[in-house]
Amino acid sequence: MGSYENGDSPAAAACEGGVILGVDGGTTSTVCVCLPAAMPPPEAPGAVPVLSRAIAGCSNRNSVGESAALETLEQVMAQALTMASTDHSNVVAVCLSVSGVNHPSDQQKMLDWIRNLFPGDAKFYVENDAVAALASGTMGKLHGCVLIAGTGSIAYGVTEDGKLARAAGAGPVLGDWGSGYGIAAQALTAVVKAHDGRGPQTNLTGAIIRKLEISSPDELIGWTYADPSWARIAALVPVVVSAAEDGDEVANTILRDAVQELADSVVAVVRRLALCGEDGKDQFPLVLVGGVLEGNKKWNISGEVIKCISKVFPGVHAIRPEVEPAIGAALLAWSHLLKELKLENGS
Ligand SMILES: Nc1ncnc2c1ncn2[C@@H]1O[C@H](COP(=O)(O)OP(=O)(O)OP(=O)(O)O)[C@@H](O)[C@H]1O
Repeated sequence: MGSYENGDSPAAAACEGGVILGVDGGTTSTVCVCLPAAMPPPEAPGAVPVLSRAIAGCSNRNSVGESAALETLEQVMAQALTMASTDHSNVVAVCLSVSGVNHPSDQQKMLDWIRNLFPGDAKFYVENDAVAALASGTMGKLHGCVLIAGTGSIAYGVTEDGKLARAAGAGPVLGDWGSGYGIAAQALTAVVKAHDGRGPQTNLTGAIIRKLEISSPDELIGWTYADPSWARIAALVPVVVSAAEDGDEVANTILRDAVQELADSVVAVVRRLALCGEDGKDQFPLVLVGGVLEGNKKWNISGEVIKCISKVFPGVHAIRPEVEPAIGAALLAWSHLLKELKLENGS
């Protein structure tokens, strides 16, 4: 390998014309990617020229508090810039897509904060993390609906002229029954009801007892209260899927109800935003994200959700993203930037 003078390296050449940062801030981790601003429109996932990718811990302000969340965001962006052999002065746009940013006042606070981190006239965009998930399926185009079903669930939609709508996503107490937590909580409830005689017998009893290495449903009370974290409960979904695949009617009913809940969330958002046109037949992208929507041997939750939605809106076009949400965020910043430049140039 040859050596390079300062500013002559391939990395420096790639950063000429400035760079864009895309940040996906979540409860489990925070990812920042750096892309060159001067890139052709990436038509295919493999065509996105990622200069660097940095990863850090939680940046959800509701989980770790505001100052820890901001510190994590600052560090992960600095690390991505160092890895791309560039610095803050070369950044032309940043999109922060962060969970826990739900209100315009959250957005404004973050915008004020980030403006002070970067010198010059870089552009900043702050979004909820569902927006980056949508953009990761549409390659940066902000139009359509995203359905996220992991530990929690949410349907989030955006129109080309910037109208937003969401359904679900308010947490298990407020009825996200299509989420991983919702499905697992229903399964645990069915086991307890079968045990005390309030509900039908189910193979979920044996399957969950084996999975949790306990000896009777009575021990579920201790297990649940020992640590009621949502993700720990939600981790039981594959057990419910297996029981349903083996023909258990209680498990099948839980999954069918979850499918209906998820489909209802999407239908509500699509209807409120008229994403499918006046006659309800226009095509619209539906980006599907999250562990619950992974394919399974026989019980394909995402396939069933799409079937339900297409009965109402036949134009639904399901997309499984091939790039990660942080790239979605960066592509979003890139398309916003392009639009603003076009407006400035009057074209
Ligand atoms: N094959 C599978 N089929 C159905 N569900 C699954 C499968 N594998 C994992 N899950 C479930 O997916 C959920 C986790 O998904 P994911 O990792 O996307 O969520 P998360 O990032 O923890 O949550 P959130 O997106 O709400 O922050 C859990 O409920 C888990 O049980």
